[in-house]
Formats: sequence, C-alpha cells, structure tokens
Amino acid sequence: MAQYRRVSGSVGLITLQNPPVNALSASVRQGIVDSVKRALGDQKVKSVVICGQNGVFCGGADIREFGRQMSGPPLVPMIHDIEAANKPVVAAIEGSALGGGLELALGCHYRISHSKAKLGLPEVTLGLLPAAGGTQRLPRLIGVPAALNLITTGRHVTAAEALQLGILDHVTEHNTVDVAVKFALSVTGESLDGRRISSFSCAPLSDLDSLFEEAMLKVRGAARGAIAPVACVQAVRAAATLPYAQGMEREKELMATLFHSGQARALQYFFFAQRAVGRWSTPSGARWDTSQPRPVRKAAVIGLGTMGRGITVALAQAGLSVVAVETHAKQLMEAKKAVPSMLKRGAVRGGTTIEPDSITYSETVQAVADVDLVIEAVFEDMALKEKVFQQLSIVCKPDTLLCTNTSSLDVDHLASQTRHPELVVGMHFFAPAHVMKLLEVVYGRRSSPAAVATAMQLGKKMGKVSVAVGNCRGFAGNRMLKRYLEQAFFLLEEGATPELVDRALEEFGFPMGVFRMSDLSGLDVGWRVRKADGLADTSLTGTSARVRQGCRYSPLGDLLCEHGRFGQKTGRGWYQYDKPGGRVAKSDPWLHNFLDEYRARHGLVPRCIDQQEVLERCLFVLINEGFQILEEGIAAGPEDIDAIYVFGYGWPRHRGGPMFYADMVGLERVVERLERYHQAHPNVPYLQPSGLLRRLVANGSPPIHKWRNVIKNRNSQL
Ligand SMILES: CCCCCCC[C@H](O)CC(=O)SCCNC(=O)CCNC(=O)[C@H](O)C(C)(C)COP(=O)([O-])OP(=O)([O-])OC[C@H]1O[C@@H](n2cnc3c(N)ncnc32)[C@H](O)[C@@H]1OP(=O)([O-])[O-]
Ligand SMILES: NC(=O)c1ccc[n+]([C@@H]2O[C@H](COP(=O)([O-])OP(=O)(O)OC[C@H]3O[C@@H](n4cnc5c(N)ncnc54)[C@H](O)[C@@H]3O)[C@@H](O)[C@H]2O)c1
Repeated sequence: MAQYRRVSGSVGLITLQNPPVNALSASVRQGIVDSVKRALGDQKVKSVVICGQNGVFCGGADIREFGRQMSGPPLVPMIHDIEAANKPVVAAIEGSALGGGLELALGCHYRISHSKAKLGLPEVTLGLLPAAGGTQRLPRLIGVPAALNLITTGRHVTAAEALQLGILDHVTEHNTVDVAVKFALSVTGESLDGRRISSFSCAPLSDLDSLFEEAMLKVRGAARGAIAPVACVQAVRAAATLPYAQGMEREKELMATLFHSGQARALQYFFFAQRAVGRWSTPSGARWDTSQPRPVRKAAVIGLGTMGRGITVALAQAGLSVVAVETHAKQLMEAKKAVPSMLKRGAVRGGTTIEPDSITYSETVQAVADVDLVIEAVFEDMALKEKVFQQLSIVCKPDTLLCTNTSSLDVDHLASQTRHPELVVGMHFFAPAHVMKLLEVVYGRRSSPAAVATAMQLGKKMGKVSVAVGNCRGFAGNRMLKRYLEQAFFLLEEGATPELVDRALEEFGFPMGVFRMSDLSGLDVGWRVRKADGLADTSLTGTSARVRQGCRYSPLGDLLCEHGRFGQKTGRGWYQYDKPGGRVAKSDPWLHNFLDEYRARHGLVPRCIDQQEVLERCLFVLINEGFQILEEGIAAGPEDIDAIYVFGYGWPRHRGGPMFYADMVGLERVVERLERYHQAHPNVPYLQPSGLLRRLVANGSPPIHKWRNVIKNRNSQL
C-alpha cells in the first residue's frame, strides 16, 4: 500500500507502507501509481515527496513475489512516469534505499537522505540485475566506473559516500521527511530539465573497451561461475554505449536470462535461509522467541593460539571487555603482539577503532572471576579441557556461561565437569575466527534455553551468522566434511589425482578444492584426531590396511603425515610449495609416484574418473550426511545446514547450499546415484541413502521449504 496526503499546503506526500522494509509488492506499486496520478492531477499540489513508513524508504522489489505469477503495475513504467512528471518529485530516504527502492529514488528529480541511511543496488546478490532502470540511470548519474562497482558488487553505501558519488543531492541529520517537504516547496515551479537522469549521457571515457574488459575479467575471476555479475557488466556497457531506450531494452533482455535461472532461485532461497537460521529451535522445545538471552558485558577467552586470538579480537570488536588467558609464557607474549595488530587491521577494514585496553591479559584462570561468559580455546584434548572446565566452574560466578570452541569433542561431557551444566554450550568458531562469518552454537542435553539464546545473540553481536546445532561428533559442519574428505581419498586410491578432484570442485564453485584446502589447514590436524581415535595405524598391511572397524578406510593422509608432508606449513602436502609457508600449489611428481606405488602395493588398478563422478561421490555423500543430521534433529532445518556450508566451508552461494543443491538436482537422482555408488563400494556404509532422504522421495520429493513437515511428522511418531 501507499498512503497519500497533502502537507504544507501544496506538497503531495506519498508514504510507502509494507512492513518491515516497504518492499515494492503489487499493492505498493498500485498505491504509488494511484498516488502519483492523484498528486499530478491535483492543482493544489505543486510538488511531491515520496517516503517510506517506520524509518525505512524501501528495501526494493518484493523478493517473495519472484517465481510467482506477477500482478500489479510493473516497476519500469511506474518509475518512468514519476521521472516524466511535470511537478518536482523528491525522494526522502531513511533507513534503506536498496534495489528497486533506489531505482525508484533515481526516477525522482531530487534525492534527500538521512545521514544514517544505506543505499545500494544489491540485485546481483540475488542472482539478478537492477532491472527497473538501475543499470541505465546509475552510470548516467555517477559515471560508468563507480556504477560498475556498485552494481557488480551489490555493496551498500553510506549516505556520506552516496553524496560524494553524486547519488544524493542532500544529506540531513534532522527529520528527513520534514527536510524533503521544505525542499520540495523551495523547488516548486522550477524547470525539471536537467533533473531527469534518463536524459543524461554517460560521462565520456577515453578507453571504454579496456575498462569493460578489465571489469569482465574481474567479475569472472570473483564470481566462481555466478552469471549475474557478468550480466551486470553487460548491462552497464549498454548504458555506456547505447541511447537510454535501447539500453533499457538490453537491461530487460539480460534480466530475462537471469530471472528464472537456477542461480537466482538459489540466491533468493539463500537470502531467506540466512534469516531463517535466526529463528532457532531445539528438540527440547527451546526457541528463539521464548528464550531470554542474558546480558554479556565482559567475556574471557582461555588459550590464545590460532583460535583464541581471533575470538579475542571478535569479542573486542563487538564492544565487550575481554580477559585473555594463556598459560604458556611464550604464547602469551606472542598473543600480546598479535592481537593488537589484528585489531588495527580490522579497524582499517571496518573503519572503527577499538581501544586495545578493552583487553587484559593474564597467565592464570583466576583472572576470569567476574566475567559473564568464557570461551575456552585450549588444545583439542579432552583431558585438558575437562581440567579447564573444572577450574572454570570453581573460579567463575555461578551464573557465568561456559562455552567451548571444540571442533568435535562432547559438549555434554564437558558440561558434566561443571557445577552448572545448564550453562555450558559450544561456540564453534571457524578460522580465522575474527573474519569467518559462521558460528555453530552447540547445545547440549542440559543446556538451558537462556544459555543457547545468549550464545546466539553474542554471535550476532560479533557479526556472525549463528546456527544452533545439536551435540554430536563434529557437530553439523565437520561431521558432513568427514564424509566428503573420505570420498576424496578413495577417489585417489581408485585412480584420480588431487589436481583432477580439486579442478572438479573448483569448477563447481568452491574457492579451493578439497586437497588444496587440506594443505592450507594442515594435514596433521586430522591425523592427530585419527590417531586419538586409534585409526591412523600405518603398520597394517594387505587388505586390513584399508579397512577400519569393518568399513573402507584410506590411510593416504596418515602416510603423507608420516613423510612429514603437513601441507603449506611444511612446504609439501598433496602439492608442493616453493618453501614452508608458501601459498602457490604446484603439482608434485613425488606425490604422483607415491600414489602409483600405493595403488600397486594394494593391487588397485587405476581407472579413468571423470568430473561428474568426483562431484557426485564427494557432494552426494556430504548431502546424505546432511539428511542424516536432519533426521537426528542435530539441525532443525535444511536452511541451517546450507548456512553452515556457505558461511563456513566455501560452498558457492549461487548454488544455495548442499541441501538446496540436492533439491535442485532432484532427490530421486541423489538416491539413485548413492545407491549405485553403494553397490560399487558396499564397505562404505555412508553411501546408503539416509532414511529421511528415502522418505522424502517416497513422499513425492516435496520442495525444500516443505521438508520440515516430513521431518516433524517423523519426530512426532517417535
Ligand atoms: C521481470 C521482473 C522485473 C523486476 C524488476 C526488478 C526490480 C529490482 O531491480 C529488483 C529488486 O529490487 S530485488 C530486491 C533488492 N533488494 C534487496 O536485496 C534488499 C534486501 N533486504 C535487505 O538487504 C535487508 O532486509 C534490509 C537492509 C532492507 C533490512 O535489514 P534488516 O533490518 O536487518 O532486516 P532483515 O531481517 O534483513 O529483513 C526483515 C524482513 O524483511 C524481509 N525482506 C527484506 N527485504 C525484502 C524484500 N526486498 N522483499 C521481501 N522481503 C524482504 C526479510 O526476509 C525479513 O523477513 P523474514 O521473514 O525474517 O525473512
Ligand atoms: N584451528 C582451527 O582451525 C580450529 C577451528 C575451530 C575450532 N578449533 C578448536 O579450537 C581449539 C583451539 O585450537 P587452536 O587451533 O587455536 O589451538 P592452538 O594450539 O593454536 O592454541 C591452543 C592454545 O591453548 C593454550 N593452552 C593450553 N592449555 C591451556 C590452559 N590450561 N589455559 C590457557 N591456555 C592454554 C596453548 O598454549 C595454546 O596457545 C581446539 O579445541 C580446536 O579443536 C580449531
């Protein structure tokens, strides 16, 4: 809807009304069309102001309408009519003017904004382009290079930057609508020639071809197969080279290729999935809307290694005072140097300064007596963590929340070491902890709703996407990853090379294939875990070398570690590097020989493996584990798993996440392929389709947003 009224005698004020972000739904568009007509037809009205209710101008087209039958007046002619009006139209921007919202404002003759507003054309992040004239008006207003930047990245800019770029005419600290109405009165009767952006020409540039070639190279490099950024460049090129009307035709044509694409569906699904994870629930009935988080003002971090330092920085950046505890003097000294410089670099990136004195350092756990929350990040060693939790339980206030950053250890067992197990949760950060967006909040059997709510809220405050998951080995993300890694090892045994496997995964859209990633994070990490589990025994020979606990096992990773090949840190792993710590992976003939000898020793005849098999084996087994996790209630819905994989494991966003990908591929096909691979590899039990996956297929493969119903029905039968 849009409300219309006359104010200050001669100003027609149109207020968009569609909470929470005044998205341009069919009824809002109809409201605007009707109100503009009324204002232009009313002789008492000399100028018009368009604003949004509740301090938000407009969040753009209504994304929920996409994929449905479109109704109501289309945006392009609506904005055209506003621009063509013979009375000045002023956009009064508060909160956000994004996508179609900014395009609407670009159709107005003047734009006035509150200083706190954010503006942008984020359509590219939804697999689209700004198709209500955005790709044609913005370059005409602010020049091609700046428009290319905004449109291909989708980034939101502050009002100050928008003013500097020339998007805005005026920025105010006061009531924006009042200022806009006064301004509208002041321009009444003035000529509108020179105010209609569609009549502008793009500022001429000396070497347009090389500018666009460069832009194309840049987006193709960053897009990892996403098609929308490429279409955005093509649309801006049309603005720079064609008259406005033809440019609009090109914009429409390009939008038509994107609008019904699988990538647009995936990105729009992910937009809502990202928000859905905030509405968490646990099998015991705790929920986001009924659980009260506790205030956390002062926090502590125990262990200042790789993770502890990042967590300390993330907490300080969130405005908390932090007590950072490290018992090893050398590590403490290094952390005291590293943390301030990480904060400084963060400040340069984020534009905010954190006072280093918000962090105090200590060698003893006694220093955490008065904190509201502790995050333990000592070595992944249960006996050590038990001791730390016992100590914390004695030292801390009785209501202090005790969190562990363990990657896989049992949160319930750690809780049992404390006096208040209901105050223990996992806060599983990803490295580097001050940069990576994902946080798994792991609730144990006895974690209280308030404890989960507090960790979730703290994650949000740290700028993380927090996903609540249940307690099991590896939680959701690492548990699924284990299956993916195993398949990659098996593929090497069967004849693939690290290069082949990585190329398939990188062409799929991962920033790094599994072996390059393993070299980066260190092969020794998994080796230590396998050794602790009694799995990494390379003294076994014959068939038993490749079987553990009755299942197929590949000792390849263990053998590489025994050769001192830990990855980038030692300069050798699945690839070779020019020096320890080197970053550029090169093929290693040693590794290929090693694989040949290994296969010969075990009587494995290498076969030709294609990219499709790599993708199906690695991804479908990971997806299958995801279904198992849903079945067990470890994750509440597919959106949780998808958010974990996109934000924590580099799953390409334009493929929506593993569970969405399964929906796109078709659940029947996933089952059929898993069954086929299971027949070929009967000693890999995880290739058997999970019960939930089979049930979904038996239920006619409902779309992903209906999976929760099938899961719920199952749980209600238990
Ligand atoms: C052939 C056809 C031609 C078409 C022409 C193309 C036109 C145009 O170029 C395309 C677009 O504009 S594309 C659009 C380009 N625009 C964008 O990409 C902007 C997208 N929006 C945002 O970035 C953020 O929501 C804001 C920064 C606006 C507010 O942030 P915040 O204060 O943290 O709030 P929050 O938690 O984020 O959202 C609150 C609730 O609102 C919901 N919702 C929000 N926007 C929606 C929308 N447009 N729609 C529907 N719903 C939208 C959101 O889902 C959530 O509800 P949920 O039930 O919890 O899921
Ligand atoms: N490194 C990763 O990528 C990653 C990712 C997620 C979670 N984790 C988990 O985070 C935890 C820490 O991992 P990391 O990689 O930072 O390890 P790390 O070896 O880099 O650091 C551990 C630190 O804890 C210190 N420490 C040991 N005992 C202590 C005690 N009693 N009190 C205070 N400090 C103590 C050590 O001196 C060391 O500085 C582990 O549980 C790990 O599984 C690691």
